Amino acid sequence: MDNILVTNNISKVYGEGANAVTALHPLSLKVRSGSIHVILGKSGSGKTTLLHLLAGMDKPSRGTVQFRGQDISSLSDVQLAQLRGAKYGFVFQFFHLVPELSVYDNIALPAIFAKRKVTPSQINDLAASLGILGKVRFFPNELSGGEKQRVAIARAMINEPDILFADEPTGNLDQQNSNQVMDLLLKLCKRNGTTLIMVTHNESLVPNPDFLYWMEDGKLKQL
Ligand SMILES: Nc1ncnc2c1ncn2[C@@H]1O[C@H](COP(=O)(O)OP(=O)(O)OP(=O)(O)O)[C@@H](O)[C@H]1O
Repeated sequence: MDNILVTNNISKVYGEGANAVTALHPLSLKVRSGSIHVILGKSGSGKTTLLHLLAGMDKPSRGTVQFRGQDISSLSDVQLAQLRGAKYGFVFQFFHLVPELSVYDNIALPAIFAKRKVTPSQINDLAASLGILGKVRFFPNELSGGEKQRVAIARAMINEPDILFADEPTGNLDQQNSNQVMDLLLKLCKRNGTTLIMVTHNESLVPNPDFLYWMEDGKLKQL
């Protein structure tokens, strides 16, 4: 199995001198293509910092992150943005849907940005697999929180990303919706062979990942 993402001793220190905060201690990680990774940890343990470094949204203070063997720090900002747009998908706690666009158009948006052709049947199939086919003509303010997150997941998957990064994807949902959204997220990633890297503080809804980790004080431990 090939490793899609490899980190070599990445660390992150915010601030300087007496104000320096070590958010992530040196960490080397290999992420196998198509595998499911869940990182648990309390608030402030460094989960979001790690996710941002892995996804190229922030730079490590030291160390390197390689995507398919390429050090992403060697990419220009434009190349990095292209990589994120074409190969990565993102799901966050707050859904970040565009209120003026229908569900259908929200899902289609990343494909338009990436200049990628998508057909109505691709969008409808994805919506159907997430149980929101009946809502594609609705607008975000007409949806429940659980439905909004399903739209956000469909939007993240429309470009068939190699890796889906999820930061507290159920943080804004009740228990029942959390369970459903988590279930759908995992099924979709497994079905499509998408690598999933998810961070959450909610231990009660951890599904059955290939790799489970505990983050504490900027240190990652595999469970
Ligand atoms: N931009 C920043 N500047 C300074 N310190 C930061 C910054 N971002 C995060 N930190 C600090 O780094 C540590 C890790 O934060 P991080 O957001 O990665 O944790 P987290 O586990 O994701 O927490 P939460 O679940 O509350 O989002 C914390 O002590 C935080 O205060």
